[in-house]
Amino acid sequence: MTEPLLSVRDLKKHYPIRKGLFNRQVGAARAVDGISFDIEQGETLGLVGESGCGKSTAANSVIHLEEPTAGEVIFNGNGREGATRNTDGTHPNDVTKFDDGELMEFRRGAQMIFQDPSSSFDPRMPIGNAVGELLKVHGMSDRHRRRAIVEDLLERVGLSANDFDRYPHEFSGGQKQRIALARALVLNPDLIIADEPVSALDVSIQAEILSLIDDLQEEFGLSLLFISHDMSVIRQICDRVAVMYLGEIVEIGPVEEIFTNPQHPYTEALLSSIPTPDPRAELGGIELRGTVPSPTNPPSGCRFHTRCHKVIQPEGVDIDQGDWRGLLNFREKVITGEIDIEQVRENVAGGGTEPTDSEVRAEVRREFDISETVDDPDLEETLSEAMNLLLEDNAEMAGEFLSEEITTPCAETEPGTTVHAPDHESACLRHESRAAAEPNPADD
Ligand SMILES: Nc1ncnc2c1ncn2[C@@H]1O[C@H](COP(=O)(O)OP(=O)(O)OP(=O)(O)O)[C@@H](O)[C@H]1O
Repeated sequence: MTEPLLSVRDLKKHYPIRKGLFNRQVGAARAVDGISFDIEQGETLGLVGESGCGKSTAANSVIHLEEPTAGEVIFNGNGREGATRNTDGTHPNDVTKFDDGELMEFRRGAQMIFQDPSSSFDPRMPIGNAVGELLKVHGMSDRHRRRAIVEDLLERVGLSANDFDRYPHEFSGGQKQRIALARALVLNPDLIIADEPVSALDVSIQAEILSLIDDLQEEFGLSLLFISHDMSVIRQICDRVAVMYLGEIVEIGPVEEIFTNPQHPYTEALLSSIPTPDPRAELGGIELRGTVPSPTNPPSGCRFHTRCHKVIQPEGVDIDQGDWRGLLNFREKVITGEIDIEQVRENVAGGGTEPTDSEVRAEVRREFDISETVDDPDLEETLSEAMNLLLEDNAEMAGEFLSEEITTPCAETEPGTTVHAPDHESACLRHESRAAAEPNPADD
């Protein structure tokens, strides 16, 4: 069996948070927190997620622009054969263990392109020289040969050999991204990591660049790690996709499978945000509220539970899912002290007469999309009690009360991996509890 071109195993990048006079470490931002994936020869793997999920940190750690905190990045490109492990358990092709010479050699085989090509070109250097620079660094001293290679590449990326002596400011954003592609290809790499390569471009230009990347991949037999926050871009270019949330991969699988049969609620929410002309589209209307929480203090259990539309209800509770989400959002805001009941009162009054307590309660319910009555007497009582405490200006006690009375299994248990098909996995507790609930034929 041939080895994957790239195998990433349990990769972590934690940034230390330091404070005080002695700059002591008081915590860490777990930007990438144990991700694993393979990329086969000639394959494009997408890495998708909202801003702040850790995609760029993952890319930079794979290509060793950042020193990973832990994990392995095994690269079988550059003529390195799939090797067996050393006796000490390390892998001879593990980029994280490479010395400077090996890293330089690795960079011949793995190149990166970025979102904004403008910032990566020296405005005083003709673009031909910028593209050919790496050939020089890697020992090609013959200027004429370098020029011939670069002119050929400029044509292959849709520019002209005559563009060699022109300067970066003479090119549009799309053309600059073509030049960046030529530069990435100049050492004939096996792998390109593209970090949001089209998101700074006009939509019409995006399609051109995506199609160019697709053509070049075929022509050069490249593997690609393609990073984007945009699911529709991913669909156009990738074979498989890894969905990343708050430092972790929550689902991975073939693109068509992920689009037609998503298994993680976060994937569903990302798919739902793609504009579609079909109003019957099944996943329309899932609202992904708020932003990705900070990786310095990620939510317990499943990291997505604070925003998940399918967050699990405790045993014995079976209320409207919207109400359950609303109750959990309310609980969270009370605990973090973000509900200013005086402000709610003022909003309801709108400059008029002082509102009654029941008007204030109704406003809070509206704010959190909670029905007039929650369909579970115990929870309704809990909500009512918490509101009483808020109205009595006892927010702290309301928070303590709610944190004890309302819990979800998703906050308590970290989900393991569920395999849905040979190449399709996700990490959601719903699948685990379903599997546990299914009778085991061996028990019959
Ligand atoms: N040097 C750093 N020190 C501390 N935290 C960092 C550092 N770099 C990134 N982070 C944090 O790590 C998390 C992941 O950031 P990253 O840029 O990798 O996400 P992303 O998914 O690529 O988002 P974007 O598309 O906005 O770049 C963010 O919360 C970010 O604030």
